[in-house]
Amino acid sequence: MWDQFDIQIREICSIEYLFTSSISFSPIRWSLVSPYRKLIDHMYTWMLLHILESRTWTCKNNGRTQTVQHLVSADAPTTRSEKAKRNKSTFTPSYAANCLFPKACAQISPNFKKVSGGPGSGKGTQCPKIVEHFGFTHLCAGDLLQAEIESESENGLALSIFNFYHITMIQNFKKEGKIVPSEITVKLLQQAMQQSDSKRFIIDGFPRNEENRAAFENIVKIKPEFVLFFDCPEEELTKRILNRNQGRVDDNIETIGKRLKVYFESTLPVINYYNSKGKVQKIDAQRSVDEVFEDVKSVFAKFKPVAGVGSTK
Ligand SMILES: Nc1ncnc2c1ncn2[C@@H]1O[C@H](COP(=O)(O)OP(=O)(O)OP(=O)(O)O)[C@@H](O)[C@H]1O
Ligand SMILES: O=c1ccn([C@@H]2O[C@H](COP(=O)(O)O)[C@@H](O)[C@H]2O)c(=O)[nH]1
Repeated sequence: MWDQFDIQIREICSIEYLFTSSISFSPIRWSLVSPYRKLIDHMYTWMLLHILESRTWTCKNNGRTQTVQHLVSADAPTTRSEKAKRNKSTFTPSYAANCLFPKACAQISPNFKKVSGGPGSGKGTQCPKIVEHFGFTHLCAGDLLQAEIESESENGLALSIFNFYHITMIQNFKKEGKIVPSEITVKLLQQAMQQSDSKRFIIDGFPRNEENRAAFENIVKIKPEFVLFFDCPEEELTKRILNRNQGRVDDNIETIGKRLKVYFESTLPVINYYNSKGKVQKIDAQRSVDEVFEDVKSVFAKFKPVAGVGSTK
């Protein structure tokens, strides 16, 4: 069953063996590198992860062969305590290899929708209402990225070079209103879906561009049943964001301009794509919160309320 998988593991283990033997079997060399051992560990882990993540893995799930990308990340530690442990000492190369379990093959066949609209159009305001009334699990891509920044930052001094690079990159993309690389966002969404017991998801603020859409469909292998599009004019979006007052680094006039540009140039074409597939449910979002929700309700009317599922907001 795991033939190809075993070969890949052996390949990785042999890289590990070569590396450790080159520094541990020579006392002179070891004394030279030992002060930098932690740094070397991190560089080595980063190198291994890079190799692991750049590969496509094959495994069997319920008798079906599947090709899976990002196997490590899909099964990498995700809770705060697991991450803390990983950052302190256990995130060694062999730990990375131990992460290679076939969980990434687990099938998710959720009943799911996407919510799209410009920054400030009211997605984050309406989604919790949808959760409350219709029982979907709300996954907000922007919140998942922010949570990633915060959970990594909590590890303070134990922050590895790899994680430092990772969170700085996400932070910079956010500050600049740019779209974070798909593999990061898709990975976070995929993990959140796999960790959830729910099979009914509402994904908020994603995909932001065509590449996001293609990556999600290729990796997660599901398509939205419909896309809720909150249509709102630019001046209203700007006004709402400037009034939001939640301390976000990107809620300032300069970044808003950049976010709107990205929205018109990259996100609207994805909405047009879904529209061409007959999947877009457009809602006039320039009305009161309650009026907008009345329209949302009529779109979701065919779904019965389900208790006991949550929101990321
Ligand atoms: N229908 C509405 N009328 C007036 N203000 C609204 C309405 N809906 C939301 N708002 C307000 O506009 C601001 C932006 O709303 P919200 O955070 O829900 O937007 P969003 O689409 O999730 O934005 P982003 O994509 O930037 O996260 C908030 O301060 C919210 O209270
Ligand atoms: O799929 C996504 C979602 C978000 N981002 C980045 O985060 C900020 C804020 O997102 P909001 O949905 O407005 O909270 C956005 O400007 C992007 O920089 C992303 O890259 N991809």
